[in-house]
Amino acid sequence: MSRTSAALEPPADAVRPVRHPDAPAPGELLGAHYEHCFGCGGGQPHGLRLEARAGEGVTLTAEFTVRPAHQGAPGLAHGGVLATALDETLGSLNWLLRKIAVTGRLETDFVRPVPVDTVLHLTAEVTAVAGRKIWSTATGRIGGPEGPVAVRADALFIEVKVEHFIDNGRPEEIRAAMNDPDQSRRARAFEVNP
Ligand SMILES: CCCCCCCCCCCC(=O)SCCNC(=O)CCNC(=O)[C@H](O)C(C)(C)COP(=O)(O)OP(=O)(O)OC[C@H]1O[C@@H](n2cnc3c(N)ncnc32)[C@H](O)[C@@H]1OP(=O)(O)O
Repeated sequence: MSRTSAALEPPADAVRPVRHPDAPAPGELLGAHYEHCFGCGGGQPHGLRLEARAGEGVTLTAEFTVRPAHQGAPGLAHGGVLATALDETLGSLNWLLRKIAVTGRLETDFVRPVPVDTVLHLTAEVTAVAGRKIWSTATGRIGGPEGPVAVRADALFIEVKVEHFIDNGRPEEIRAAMNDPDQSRRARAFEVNP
């Protein structure tokens, strides 16, 4: 299996991540951060609908069931879809830090093919933080949570202010998200930065 590139090695002055005191309790489902998110939202017919659950510390577990719409080769998950599952899982970790962050870099190893109807069992953790930078790693297994590794990824997320979305997103979606009646989703999108 390949190793992380030097681009994803945290510097010597990086620190261990600290779980936010208001982070969801271990075992709690995180829920979608945005109804129309392709990774976790319920409003995307072909989306991944990935379900993430808080773990201990700054870790989580997630599950994604590969559906026919997610194929690349016949009967197998598309690699880009698997990368999306890893990206979404890693992105969800930032909620345990109560930080808004976007993926700067994502390095993925595809270790085994993942057939349609397979449940991908993901685990992820934040490994280091330095300023706005958050390093994290994720592994996806098939055949059960202890099954063989099918995919893995390392990532660097960069913390952003809510203006990142307000300034760059389309106004109609931003307005709709700000008016989302789901208080928890609204909080995750717009109220976590001081
Ligand atoms: C509402 C919903 C809420 C919740 C939102 C949750 C969404 C979850 C979805 C899953 C996650 C995603 O897919 S997020 C979507 C995919 N990602 C994106 O769209 C990001 C697009 N990129 C950007 O907008 C920008 O490049 C940023 C924000 C990442 C960085 O721009 P910036 O803010 O100007 O910061 P910048 O000064 O360039 O960089 C800060 C530091 O990070 C380093 N850095 C920056 N990019 C990289 C990189 N690719 N690889 C290595 N290092 C990097 C720089 O060298 C610098 O280090 P130093 O000099 O300080 O040492």
